[in-house]
Amino acid sequence: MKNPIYCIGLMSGTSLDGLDICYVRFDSDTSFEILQTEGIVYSSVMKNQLKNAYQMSAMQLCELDVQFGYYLGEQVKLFVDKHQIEHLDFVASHGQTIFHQPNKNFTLQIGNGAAISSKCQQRVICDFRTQDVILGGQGAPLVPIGDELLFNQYDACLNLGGFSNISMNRDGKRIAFDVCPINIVLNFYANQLGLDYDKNGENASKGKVNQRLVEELNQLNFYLQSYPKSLGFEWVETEFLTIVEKYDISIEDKLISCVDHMVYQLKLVFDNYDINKVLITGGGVRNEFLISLLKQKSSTELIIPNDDLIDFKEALIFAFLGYKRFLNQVNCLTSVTGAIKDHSSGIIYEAI
Ligand SMILES: Nc1ncnc2c1ncn2[C@@H]1O[C@H](COP(=O)(O)OP(=O)(O)OP(=O)(O)O)[C@@H](O)[C@H]1O
Ligand SMILES: CC(=O)N[C@H]1[C@@H]2OC[C@@H](O2)[C@@H](O)[C@@H]1O[C@H](C)C(=O)O
Repeated sequence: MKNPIYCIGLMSGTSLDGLDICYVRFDSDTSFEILQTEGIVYSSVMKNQLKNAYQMSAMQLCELDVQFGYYLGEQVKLFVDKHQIEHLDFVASHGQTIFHQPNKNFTLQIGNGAAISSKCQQRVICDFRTQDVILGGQGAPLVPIGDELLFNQYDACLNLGGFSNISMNRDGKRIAFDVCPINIVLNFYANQLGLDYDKNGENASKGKVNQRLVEELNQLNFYLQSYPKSLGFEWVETEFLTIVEKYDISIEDKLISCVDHMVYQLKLVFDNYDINKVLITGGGVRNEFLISLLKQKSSTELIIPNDDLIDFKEALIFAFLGYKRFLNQVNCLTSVTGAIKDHSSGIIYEAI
């Protein structure tokens, strides 16, 4: 095996706040060191294009796929130059999820790998989810194999991103699933107040919980299903927001009711799976109101790591998925996604 391996992980998450870049060295399957990180905030033009992509024509979407790929490649180039990176085996890119319907065997992440590679002149590994959904899996979450191998000192790992997902070991196997939406919904309502996001949950904290709304949200069919299961924007739009929008209440009341619902769902998972201690990462960790409510309502100990791990754990783990793909080793677990077998997923574009 060729170790150490140096790679860059790129994560463009569902919250659409920007691009997370993580340069990391893997010394083995279980040992890594983060060498550099950087968060690039998207311009409002870029954000709107990505946000509206699901409504574009096929031709417009193809164009955006390539343009976004060039953009990602350019960001890699700037990052490599800025940090004078000499060792780089590959770039692993998640891309931006536009559609995610695993039950119909499709999921789409744009940010064309060939375009990234041609722009930054590096080997690129991308498209990590498609093979899994074709093999009958959920195609998400994919970070759990990284949680298992790189963060096995924790009972469970919870990510509070656009959606929240959790992973843990059960009977010697890794299991994982998406829990509920978080920032994708909170940002939607913050946008209606003219904000990118509800900083520290300040607006939510001014609202009054609407119990009927919370109860209705808690009865959504997704919550009754057992794992493997994953969420996509389509579900938020057609199911979640449709319910919230039936209520003629203030934005602050919607925000706090959604937060109350999220805390309820997270606590339910902690209780159902007997989780005593959980590592939590993702931008939601910075939402003081959400975290204080979670601490108040649940006795599970929340372990909050350093800033690099809060913000870049997903980019790090996509680099790790790339590492496993590069070595032609399993990076998608059937115990997590429900695909017919464990497999090594991702498309490799060599630098030309
Ligand atoms: N101080 C803060 N207060 C409240 N929310 C915050 C704060 N800082 C960040 N956030 C939220 O975190 C979001 C970014 O989180 P993160 O980067 O984990 O999302 P993501 O990359 O889209 O995640 P995923 O891929 O898991 O969906 C922001 O859009 C915002 O909603
Ligand atoms: C389809 C898709 O992009 N899903 C994301 C999303 O954001 C969080 C949650 O929903 C998770 O399922 C997944 O991302 C993480 C990085 C994962 O695959 O593990």
